[in-house]
Parts: sequence; structure tokens; C-alpha cells
Amino acid sequence: MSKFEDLGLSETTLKALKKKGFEEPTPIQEKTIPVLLKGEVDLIGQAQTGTGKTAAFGLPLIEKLTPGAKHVQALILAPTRELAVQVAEEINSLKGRSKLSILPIYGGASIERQLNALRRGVDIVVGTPGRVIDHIKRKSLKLENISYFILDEADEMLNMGFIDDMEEIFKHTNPDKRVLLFSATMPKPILGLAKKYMKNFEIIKVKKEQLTTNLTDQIYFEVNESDKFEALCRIIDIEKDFYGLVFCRTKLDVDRVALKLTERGYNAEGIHGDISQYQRERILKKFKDKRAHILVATDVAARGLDINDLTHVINYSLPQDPESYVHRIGRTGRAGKEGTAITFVTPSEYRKLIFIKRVANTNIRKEKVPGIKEIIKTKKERIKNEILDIVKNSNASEYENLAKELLNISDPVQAISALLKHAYQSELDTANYNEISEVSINTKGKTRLFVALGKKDEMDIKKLLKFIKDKTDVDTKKIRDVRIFENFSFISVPFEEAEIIIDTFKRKKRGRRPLVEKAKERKSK
Ligand SMILES: Nc1ncnc2c1ncn2[C@@H]1O[C@H](COP(=O)(O)OP(=O)(O)OP(=O)(O)O)[C@@H](O)[C@H]1O
Ligand SMILES: [Mg+2]
Repeated sequence: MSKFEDLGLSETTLKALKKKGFEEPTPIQEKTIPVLLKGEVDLIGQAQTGTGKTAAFGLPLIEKLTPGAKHVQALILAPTRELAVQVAEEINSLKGRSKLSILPIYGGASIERQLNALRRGVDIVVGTPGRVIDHIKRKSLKLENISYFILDEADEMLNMGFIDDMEEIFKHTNPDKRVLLFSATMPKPILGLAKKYMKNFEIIKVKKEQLTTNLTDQIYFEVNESDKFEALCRIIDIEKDFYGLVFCRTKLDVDRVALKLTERGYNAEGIHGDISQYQRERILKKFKDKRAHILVATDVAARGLDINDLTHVINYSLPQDPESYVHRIGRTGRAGKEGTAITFVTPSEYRKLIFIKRVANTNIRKEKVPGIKEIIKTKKERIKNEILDIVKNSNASEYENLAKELLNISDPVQAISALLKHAYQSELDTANYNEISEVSINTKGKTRLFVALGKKDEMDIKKLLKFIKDKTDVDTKKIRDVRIFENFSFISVPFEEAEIIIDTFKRKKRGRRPLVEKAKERKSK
């Protein structure tokens, strides 16, 4: 491991790094910085999420560019507004006493202010494609003299959604610039496309077997769509200090989940592309300041965002592709800190999970959604420790007289029990929790399905099979194993059949209950 001092950086920059608290370069910084300081090459830099790619291209810019050169010298493009702001801030914080001026330009923010700043002269522009094109058209942004054209999250920028914009912007730049592409993922087709924009280029990869960092513990839970919210609440409740991002597929889902969390008393916010830019920034700041502990988001927050100390990333819905999985869960486990990523998988999505696992070459371990008893036990333990901590470390003497009075007239155990009940009843109330129907998918793609059917004497195997036959299109011959336990039955069926069963019953209110009711109904007939 080398030191920043060995990479060819100036004294001013080394001082700035010290001030920022960077002790040694990360592997991607160690590899790219010397090449960029020396070289005339274009570059593709690939390294895992949270490993300092911003500084890997930011530090060489700081060294190579001339403050106040009267023309834009570098353009950095990023896929989201928040990321453009963050990259600009990160470079600003690394420049030390250098007079370089760095400006983020992005949609939804005052164009007037951006115009004024551009008129005054800017060295580095960090922008989102739409607003950059807007400025090019207004002739307020001239790119014919740039030394660097950098795509952060390059694979995303060269993907369908952005490619036309990239072409357009590229057309307005001078041919003799350096082109630098950075991302944690670089799928083959995109790599092919990238070559079109570059001349002699080097690929610098921090070689890792897997695309995700091993700082993040990766888990998946098998849950029905209708049980996801309950599972989410349980995950949050069992943690002492949950501070996490929850990813949903659609804006509507984000709104719904955020609202439901708020209604249940959690400190949650939602963020997506339909929210005004002012609100987006306000919400992100609130979350970064930990004034909100849960941020529900679409993939608008999946790439690049650097939020300190996130404990969890939850994939409430499965990401669209392996790359998205890698970036989403990469919001935690950054800069050497550990995190947990939890993915909800419904039976019909199981194969997609396997695909993600294979492409990302990562290990995603299966776990069970925490049970109610387990949560209550954990909470009680936490309460006990909190109280013991107060007894030990902080002064509650103003209550001592009242305590003595109470203990004089009542039994100590009863008094404390009453006090605990008074203080924690609402938190420990099991009525806070709903039932989760158990769906468990085994790895061979066969699904084991648990169906709650009321008491044993209300249903036998024959009735159960007939019930399934009547209610679903499942071929009952494919049911391999049927067992009836105390208050639920267990069947083992191939994946497709399980899907049918689940799809049939999840449309009804709560999965299990209709079955129980139907069983009773039949009995009474
Ligand atoms: N050498 C270093 N020492 C300590 N911290 C660092 C170092 N380099 C970067 N960091 C910090 O690590 C965090 C992650 O950096 P950065 O956002 O650049 O990661 P990234 O590789 O771009 O991740 P992503 O792929 O998610 O965009 C930031 O908070 C950054 O300030
Ligand atoms: Mg980044």
C-alpha cells in the first residue's frame, strides 16, 4: 500500500487530504492518480462502490488544471442532480487552497444563478446531461477547450436513457480532450460502446472477484408482496439504530411505503423524480443529518450517493438488473465501514435473484424475517440496558423522593413492573405486528408452501387437496408432500405450481385468513 506522498501530488493537495482525514489512498486512487498526472491516455476506471472513485479523478484535475483560465477546462457528467452536487462538493473539499472554481449545474435549480456563475468563469463544471445541453444551446457553456471529459457512473450515462444526450454533448467538445469513465460496474456491451469515445485508452480495474464489497452483509428474505411492509417494520424494529435506504420500483410505491411508515410512527421520508428539486434537496439533507432515519427512494438514489454510516439498504422490490443491485446496496458498506443489505424476494422473483447473484458473483444469504417474539425479546433487552445505563451514568435524583414514596406503599417488583408497563407498553405491544404468511423457496426452485388452515380437526389431507383443486389451477398430482400440523398444513410443490397458489390467494385479503374461513365454512355445511 503506497502513500499519498508517493503519487506525485503537490504539497497543497497533500495538506488538503490531511485536513479531510484521508490517511492513505484507496486502491483505485493509487492506480489512477499517477497515470492521470503523467499521462496523455484516456481511461476507464472500475472499482467497487464506496472506494473513492471521485477523488481518483478529482485529485488529478485539481493538480492539472489552471485556476481562472477563463474557459471551462473539465466537464464531469453525472446521472442525477444530487450526485452532481455531491461530486462538486467532494472536489471542492479536496482542493485545499487552490483557487479552482467548481460549479454544479443541474435541472430544477435556478438557471439565472448558473448563468451568472458561468459568465464569471468556471474551471470545472459538474452537470446533469439535460441542463448541460440547455446551457450549450444558450451558448452559456462552451466546451471547445476542455482538457477533461469525465463520465461518473459511466455505464449508466452510456445506457439507453442518456446515450443521445451524451452524443449531443460530445459533439460540442474539442477532439484533443482526455476522456475518463468511472463506475463500479462496466457491463460488456457498454464497454464496447465506450471505446467509440476514446482513443488510446487504458482500463484500470481494481481486481476483485465480486462486484460488491465484502463490507456489506447480503441477505435475502422470502416474502409475499402483501407481507413486505410488515417485514420491513420488523427489520427496522429489531435494530437498535436503524439508519437505512429503502428502494422501491416506482414513485407510487415510494410514496405509499413512506406514508405507511410515517403513519406507523417511523421517522421516514420519500424521494423520487417527481418531487420538486427544492424538496429533494431538503429531504436528502434531512436524511444526511439523521433527522430522518429512513429514506424510501426510487433508483434516483441508487448511484453514487455517499451518505455516511448507513446501516442498511433494503431492496423492497428487486432491482431491475444486477448492476442496479450492485449500486443500490453500495450505498452502505462505504469507506471501510460495514453495512447490511436486505433484499425482499417473492416466489415469482426467485430466478431473477439467482441471476443477479450470478452476474454480481456475490453471496446473498437467506434468512428468516424476524419473528414477533424475537423482536419483543430484543426490545426488552434493549430497554433493560438503557435503564441500567441511566442508573449507572446519569442522574435521576429529582425522582428519588417519588421513588421512595412509591416503594413505601407498594411491592418493589410490582412498582417497577407498573412503571415499565406505563413507559413501554405501546412499544412492546404485539398488536403492533401483523402476521406474515410463510413462503419458503428452496434452492432447487421447488417451493415449499405453508398454508394456515385452522385447527387440525377442521381439515384433512383429502380436503386440503380438494380445496386447492377447486380454488386454483394447480395440478394436484404435482403436490409431492402434504402434512398437516397443529395449526397449519405444509405442501411441497414445484415452483410454477407454488406461484399459482400464491397468486390465487394473495389477491384475497390476507393470504391465510381466507383459507381458514373457507375451511370453517365447508365444515359447517
Ligand atoms: N483515501 C481515502 N481515505 C478515506 N476516505 C476516503 C478516501 N477516498 C475517498 N474517501 C471517502 O470515501 C467515501 C466514498 O467515496 P466515493 O463517493 O468517491 O466512492 P465511489 O467509489 O465513487 O462510490 P460509488 O461507486 O458508490 O459512486 C467518501 O465519503 C469519500 O470522502
Ligand atoms: Mg462515485
